[in-house]
Amino acid sequence: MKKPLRVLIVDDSMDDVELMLRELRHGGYEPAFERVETASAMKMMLEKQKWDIVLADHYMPFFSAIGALTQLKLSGLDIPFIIVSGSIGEDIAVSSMKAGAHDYIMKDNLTRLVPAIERELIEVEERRKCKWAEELLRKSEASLANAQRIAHLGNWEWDIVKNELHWSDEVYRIFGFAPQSFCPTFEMFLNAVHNDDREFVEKFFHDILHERKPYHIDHRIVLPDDAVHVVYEQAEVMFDNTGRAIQMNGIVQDITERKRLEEELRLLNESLERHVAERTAALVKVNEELRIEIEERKRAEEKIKHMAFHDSLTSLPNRVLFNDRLTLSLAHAYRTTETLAVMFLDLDRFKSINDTLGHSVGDMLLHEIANRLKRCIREEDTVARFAGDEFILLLLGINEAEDVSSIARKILDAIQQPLMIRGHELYMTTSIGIAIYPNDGKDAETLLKNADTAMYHAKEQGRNNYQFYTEAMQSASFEKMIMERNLRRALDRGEFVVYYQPLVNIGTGQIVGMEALVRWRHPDRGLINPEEFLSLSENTRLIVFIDELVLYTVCVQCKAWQDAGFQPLCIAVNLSAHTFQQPNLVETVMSALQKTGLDPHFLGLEITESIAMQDIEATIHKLSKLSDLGVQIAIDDFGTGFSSLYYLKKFPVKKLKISQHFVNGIVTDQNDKVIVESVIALAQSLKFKVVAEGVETEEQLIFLKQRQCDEMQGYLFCKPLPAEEFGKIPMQDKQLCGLW
Ligand SMILES: Nc1nc2c(ncn2[C@@H]2O[C@H](COP(=O)(O)O[C@H]3[C@@H](O)[C@H](n4cnc5c(=O)[nH]c(N)nc54)O[C@@H]3COP(=O)(O)O)[C@@H](O)[C@H]2O)c(=O)[nH]1
Repeated sequence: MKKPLRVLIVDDSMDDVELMLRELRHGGYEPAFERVETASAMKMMLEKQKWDIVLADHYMPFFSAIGALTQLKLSGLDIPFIIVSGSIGEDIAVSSMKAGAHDYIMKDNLTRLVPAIERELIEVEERRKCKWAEELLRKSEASLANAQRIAHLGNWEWDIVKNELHWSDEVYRIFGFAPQSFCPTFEMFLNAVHNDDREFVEKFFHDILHERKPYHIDHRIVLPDDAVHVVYEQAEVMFDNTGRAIQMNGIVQDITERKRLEEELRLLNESLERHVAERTAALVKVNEELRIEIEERKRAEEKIKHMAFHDSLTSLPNRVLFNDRLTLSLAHAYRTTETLAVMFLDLDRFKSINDTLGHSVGDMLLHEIANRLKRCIREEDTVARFAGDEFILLLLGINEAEDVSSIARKILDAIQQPLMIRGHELYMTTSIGIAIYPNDGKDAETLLKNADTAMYHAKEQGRNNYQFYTEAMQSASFEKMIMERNLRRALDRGEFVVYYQPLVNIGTGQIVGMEALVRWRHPDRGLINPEEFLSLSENTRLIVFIDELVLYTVCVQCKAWQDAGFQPLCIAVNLSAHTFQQPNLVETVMSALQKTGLDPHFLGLEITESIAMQDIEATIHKLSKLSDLGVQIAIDDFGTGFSSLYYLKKFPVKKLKISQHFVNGIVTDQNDKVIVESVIALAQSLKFKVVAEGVETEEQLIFLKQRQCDEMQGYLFCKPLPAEEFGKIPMQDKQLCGLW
């Protein structure tokens, strides 16, 4: 089987070509050939197809072997080129070989042709393989360099024996130099290491060389432009048979950016952790604050709840809680037909302890008494502090009166035991009143009232004893005594309060003054009007204390309103007969004015016509003194008494107040109408201001307006109000809507 061979023959003689072909066939080849004899034809043939060999004559009329060789070089192809010539000198042959011809064969000795071709074919193949390998290597090096460039990673080799160091291009770049711009040395490398890192870098190199430790390290380098970068280095050492280090290979990677990002990340993490820690701490704090707040609120709520139902001094249940328990117990007793007892207990002469030893000793004493009382009763019973030195007890499941007596005796005995308070040895006694359900009352109010009555009786019996309530205690005189005691108690406890009712100018509708009216704010019964307690307080002369209390309260309030910027108004205080007759009345009034700093012109005093007419000379004398102070005097309930007009003129009076009994009937009762008209006319002629009391209807108002009555007072305009409510109404709003 012949070997195919593509032959480009550069020759002008076809005969010579035939000879060569014959030789080739003879040598085992099947040649496919083209013959050219010009440069352009050769160029075209080289471009047209691939050739295994070029055989060229040395000299032709239009071409030559040197020209063909040049043409082949220009094509860039590596094809064996053999000169086959009839006549070629030694020198030409040498110069042709130098120019690139691979061999030369004499035409007259073609036997060398086939061996030369075979040899050249082998060599060209070798050359091609070599070139291909070189190309591969070049590509691989290029891609490695590219990879190193991308990764900022270079490699180096250090021949320790020769102290020759080789850096890859990227190492140069990492150290801030142009690739391969100088031959690096280990010393140069160390020089580039940051001063502060050099010692440990050297130590690492020492360790890896002498202790065979694996070497990888981060350190800083300083670039020619003084920029500081961080590099990661990893290396390994090769040792010879004797254990001597001969070569070190390593990589160096610029990790500046990574380090920067790591640092940034670390700082971010740190800040995040700090933030989280702060937030957590803040949350913990808020939670803690919230927990404390909730606990405090709970405690406060419990305290408020406790305070609402307990006495702050003794921590015993107060009267509200007692009433509640009593009401529930009564309901239960009603269903079960059980008996229960209410004990009312008042310490004897406690006031004198307070007055002589002071309130703090009094308080400690009450505290101790409360403890003693608690020890005298059973778990299911209740002891409460009623007020001041009064205690109430609820005793359940009573079988017979003797049960209660025995507890009462126990209490009397317990209270009698001496007490040591602040170095004072005190001996106390108590008076106890007892009311039994259902005999002495079926509801809480009655039972309490009757136990109180019985207690009063115990006091009457000489104190330090107990009394059961009896029907006999219901007598009128006893009731009166109780009421009197209650009034005194109310005074002591400050249960009297002052309400204010405006006086209005009938012409303008403007408030021009006020009248002070006392009310009893009873702890159980609520607000009580004077009708219920006035006559008794007059009979017992307690009215004097009440009037003085009202007088002082009015001075304080009037001044406070003025200080708060309200329009200054005169406030009138009612004086009872007893109060008016007090020899020191003028001094009392002066003292109230002085103590409160109220201008006397803003204080009014009202006495009834009948009081004024009792001892006319004394009245004139006293009223003059009061009037001289600047106080405004008015005659109250005018028309109900028998005034002597002669004396009336002599009174230093500014106002007559027409009793509401007449005002009430002015549009319905002819007599009332005439009386009111007469009083108005009388006041006008005496140059007194005249005030109509108890005006409730518009008809009454119109009537009074037509008669030119100066002022009015009554529910039509405003009911008496407590100071806090009266103060809330702005003055301009106090003009009665629609009436003026
Ligand atoms: N010594 C003292 N006496 C006082 C004192 N406070 C009041 N009193 C006298 O008690 C009597 C009853 O007074 P009160 O229940 O306060 O009634 C007064 C007004 O509330 C009531 N009034 C006012 N307007 C009307 C109305 O339109 N209709 C209506 N039915 N009643 C009305 O009138 C009473 C006014 O009393 P007065 O002007 O004093 O006459 C009474 O006699 C009071 O004086 C006090 O502190 N000390």
